[in-house]
Amino acid sequence: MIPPLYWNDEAFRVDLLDQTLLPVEERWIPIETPEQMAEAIRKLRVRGAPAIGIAAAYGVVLALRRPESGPEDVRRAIELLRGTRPTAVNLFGALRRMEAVLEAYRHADRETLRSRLLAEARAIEEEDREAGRRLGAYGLELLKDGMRVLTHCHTGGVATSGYGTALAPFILGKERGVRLEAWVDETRPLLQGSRITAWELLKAGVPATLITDSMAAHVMQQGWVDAVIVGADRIAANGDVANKIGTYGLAVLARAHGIPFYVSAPVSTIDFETPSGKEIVIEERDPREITHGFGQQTAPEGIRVYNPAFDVTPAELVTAIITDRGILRPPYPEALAALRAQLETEATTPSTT
Ligand SMILES: CSC[C@@H](O)[C@@H](O)C(=O)COP(=O)(O)O
Repeated sequence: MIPPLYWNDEAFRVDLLDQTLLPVEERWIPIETPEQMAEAIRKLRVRGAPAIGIAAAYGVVLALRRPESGPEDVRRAIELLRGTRPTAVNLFGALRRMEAVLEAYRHADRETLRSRLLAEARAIEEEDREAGRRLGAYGLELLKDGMRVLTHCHTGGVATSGYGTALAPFILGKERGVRLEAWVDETRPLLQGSRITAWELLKAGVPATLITDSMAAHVMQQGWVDAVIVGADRIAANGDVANKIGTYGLAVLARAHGIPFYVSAPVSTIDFETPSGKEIVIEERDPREITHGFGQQTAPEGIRVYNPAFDVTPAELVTAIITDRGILRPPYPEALAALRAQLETEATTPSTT
């Protein structure tokens, strides 16, 4: 699996895969400042909920790249990165962890603060890598050999730190000899599906067929889809799911055709503090992503454009939520409350290892 970035210790910088150039070019760009990382997140050079959190964490570390920098530069970097994109909760969880390190070591010497921040960023990345492996394993409890599975957007290695979320069962299944076939939604307007999912599954040798978003209903109607699996940018405490625009429509179509609709996400994408999808902020993006998305103008000047990057799928349309801590089934408020209690207990129990 290709990750979205590498930490370059010698150069004290991030080498970032510019995902806006995929699939035509795999270009790694040097990121040396929080400002450059913030721009990369805003422009979707790095994207995908877990990858955004990991990238932001390393962006905070870069605040201490200059010899004259100090805690205030770290504080400014956290605030800058917090304002990049509003929907993916991983960004805010990662920044809270970096903020906690800053508070704990604000009065330590600069090198100690820098090394502790770097260690936390690395921990966030490694925890996500392990979560991806688990998501793959739990996903394969639901997605069986020979199934044809439709997926939306891109939820693989470069959107996370390794295995991915909704793509994890495809990737792990390939390693274990479980043959899953993918229907790949192109995912307008930025085409994460046709540009990145198709690229990643081809490289992994996973059988995949690209379709336009408007074809999803047809392939379901033909009986060619056995399951739908998608990722998430934020899961609310009642089980409502914010994910790439078009996900809600797939959930409605799946229900209408009696097809299971699965969400695959690490616990870092669950927002226990947000009661429901109604409270999730949906990012609205530049209209030119729609009117000039294929390198040419495809709509008349002056037309009004609405470009939400995400939508919210009500919990009642979700068959199961696959997490790295197990598979959650309805009723989700109770299942998520039990998971939260488990996580809080673990967090307060001293480690014996
Ligand atoms: C990587 S897992 C889930 C989501 O982040 C993914 O489905 C998605 O919506 C990505 O949106 P993007 O705007 O490309 O960051």
